[in-house]
Amino acid sequence: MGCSSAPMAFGSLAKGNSGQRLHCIYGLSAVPPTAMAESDTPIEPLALNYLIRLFTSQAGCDNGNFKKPFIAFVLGGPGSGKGTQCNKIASNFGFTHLSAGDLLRQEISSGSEKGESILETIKEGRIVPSEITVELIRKAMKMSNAKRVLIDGFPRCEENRIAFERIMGSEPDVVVFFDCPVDEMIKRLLGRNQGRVDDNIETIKKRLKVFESLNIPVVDYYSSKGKVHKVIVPFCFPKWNYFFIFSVNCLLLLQSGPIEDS
Ligand SMILES: Nc1ncnc2c1ncn2[C@@H]1O[C@H](COP(=O)(O)OP(=O)(O)OP(=O)(O)O)[C@@H](O)[C@H]1O
Ligand SMILES: O=c1ccn([C@@H]2O[C@H](COP(=O)(O)O)[C@@H](O)[C@H]2O)c(=O)[nH]1
Repeated sequence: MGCSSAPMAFGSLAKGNSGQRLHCIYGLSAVPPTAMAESDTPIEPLALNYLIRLFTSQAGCDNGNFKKPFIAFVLGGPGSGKGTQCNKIASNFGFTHLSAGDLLRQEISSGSEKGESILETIKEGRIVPSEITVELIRKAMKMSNAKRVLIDGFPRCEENRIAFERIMGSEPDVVVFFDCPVDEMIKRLLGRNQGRVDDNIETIKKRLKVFESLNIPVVDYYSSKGKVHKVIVPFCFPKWNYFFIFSVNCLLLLQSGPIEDS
């Protein structure tokens, strides 16, 4: 099976560990790396964009009359690549990317009183109180007036989830979950080199514990509702990145409607 087998990218409905319904985005995962010939040509982003527009125009969407924004929660452990992939999706496919962590770091940089306690919480790898984070997300969504939003790194716990759904009055349309081995996450975080106060081994260990104990239950909750689309990382070959982006975008755009020409 070659790389240009687009239908494989749509994935299938599979059973998760605890019997939840999981959509496996990475349909090509069934193909062993050796089965991919070196001569296979990666699909370029522009071609993907074209294909995705074609698919969405045939997907029986609502012709752009959106009543509420399309919301995708993007979850995964620290360093699993959420931010990196969200940036690509946002810049290539017309999504607004809201990183909860970035919003909190902006609040710290603003020098506000709240910023001081947020900084202490982040240094400890703990979770900032829901009312602070949900309010930052609510404001950012309102300001962007976006029709499709990727909310990256939120909700971090069930309490976050419940607060968001109560305050915003809506659930996410989909949840994308980056499933990455712990060793790989640690390696990436230690190599990130962006001067983050939490990219040190002590805080990373705490963040991983919080991820396992508090973030995974959120993934399980949405899995039980059939909303989770799991992306398996890391890729074996750099060029497979195209298929991740392709898969995620097909999925999100199929469910969110065609991009409007502005
Ligand atoms: N597919 C990849 N292969 C190798 N390195 C990657 C890949 N994706 C991201 N990285 C690198 O790993 C580091 C962490 O990535 P990123 O910041 O996107 O993760 P994240 O899930 O958003 O992390 P956090 O939750 O801590 O903000 C970055 O230095 C990034 O460049
Ligand atoms: O919803 C959120 C998001 C983040 N935090 C805190 O920020 C850090 C860093 O977040 P990243 O998403 O990795 O950038 C995280 O460890 C938490 O301490 C949060 O509390 N709530």
